[in-house]
Amino acid sequence: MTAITLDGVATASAVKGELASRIKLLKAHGVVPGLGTLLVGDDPGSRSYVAGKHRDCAEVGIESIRVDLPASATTADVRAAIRDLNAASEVTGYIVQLPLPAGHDENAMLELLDPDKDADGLHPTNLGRLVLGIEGELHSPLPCTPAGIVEMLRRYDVPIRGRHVTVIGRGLTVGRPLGLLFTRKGLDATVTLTHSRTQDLPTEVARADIVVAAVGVPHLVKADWVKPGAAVLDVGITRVQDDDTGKGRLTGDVDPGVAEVAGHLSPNPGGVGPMTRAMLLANVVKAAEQRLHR
Ligand SMILES: Nc1nc(=O)c2c([nH]1)NC[C@@H]1CN(c3ccc(C(=O)N[C@@H](CCC(=O)O)C(=O)O)cc3)C=[N+]21
Repeated sequence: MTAITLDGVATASAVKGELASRIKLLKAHGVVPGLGTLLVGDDPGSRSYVAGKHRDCAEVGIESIRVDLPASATTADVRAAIRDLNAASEVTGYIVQLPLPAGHDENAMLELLDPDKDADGLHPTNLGRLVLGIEGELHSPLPCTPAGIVEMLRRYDVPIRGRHVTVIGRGLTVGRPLGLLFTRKGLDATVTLTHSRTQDLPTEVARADIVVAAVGVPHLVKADWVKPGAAVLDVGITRVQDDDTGKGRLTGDVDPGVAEVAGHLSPNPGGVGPMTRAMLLANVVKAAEQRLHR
């Protein structure tokens, strides 16, 4: 048996097509959505992610505003840039690209964002709303990777309600908020949130109908851990230096042999990454729509 591929490129492209028509409607009402990015330092990976976000914006008709600070930027410089983005009327939503270079307190910087402009859903107010499960008027942006994972499972009709999800990794952008999202009313999954101190990871994975691997340990999840037919989503990514090109190769958290056991497999690259980017655009569009209705 070979798993059905959860195709993140195709699914993200469908999401972007739907967003493009909502953006047209917004513009017809005089609202121009604009995504800002704040990048500090010159990490090549972060730089290429940020470039990708600006390309995505151009593709769907969102204005994009790029703020790059040098690696030498002080915390006062970062604070000032965040203050400017909060004030800029053409920026309807923005992200602070993580990780920030060593020496900056990420949580303290995230608290400075205007929660209404937080396109990543990582401001404490928005994470708090995720915990509270608030819908409707106080609808909050969801962290992009968790939102992308759920959106992809939905579009492939992978059942979630009552199913057992094992999440590997408890990081701020994926594992921790994903556990909160999957256990919300309406999604109703049962979640095991594992991490580096988990005693028996193979057993925790074996009970899962859905496995999300988001730790950044190459090929950690082995075929003989996975329940036959389970959906496996490979999220973690590591640049492995195994050749002479100097560029390295991107390796996910899931061993290739898993494709023979899983029912669905979200590959990496080509899976959750493109969905993460699509959900960022969705957050910007939603925030602009809310602005229109305020
Ligand atoms: N404030 C903040 N928000 C983030 O959402 C955020 C962040 N900081 N810092 C870094 C991580 C990482 N991340 C990715 C998004 C898309 C791909 C993606 O689209 N990857 C392509 C491959 C791209 C390539 O080849 O480099 C794929 O999976 O097919 C990857 C990684 C968002 N992050």
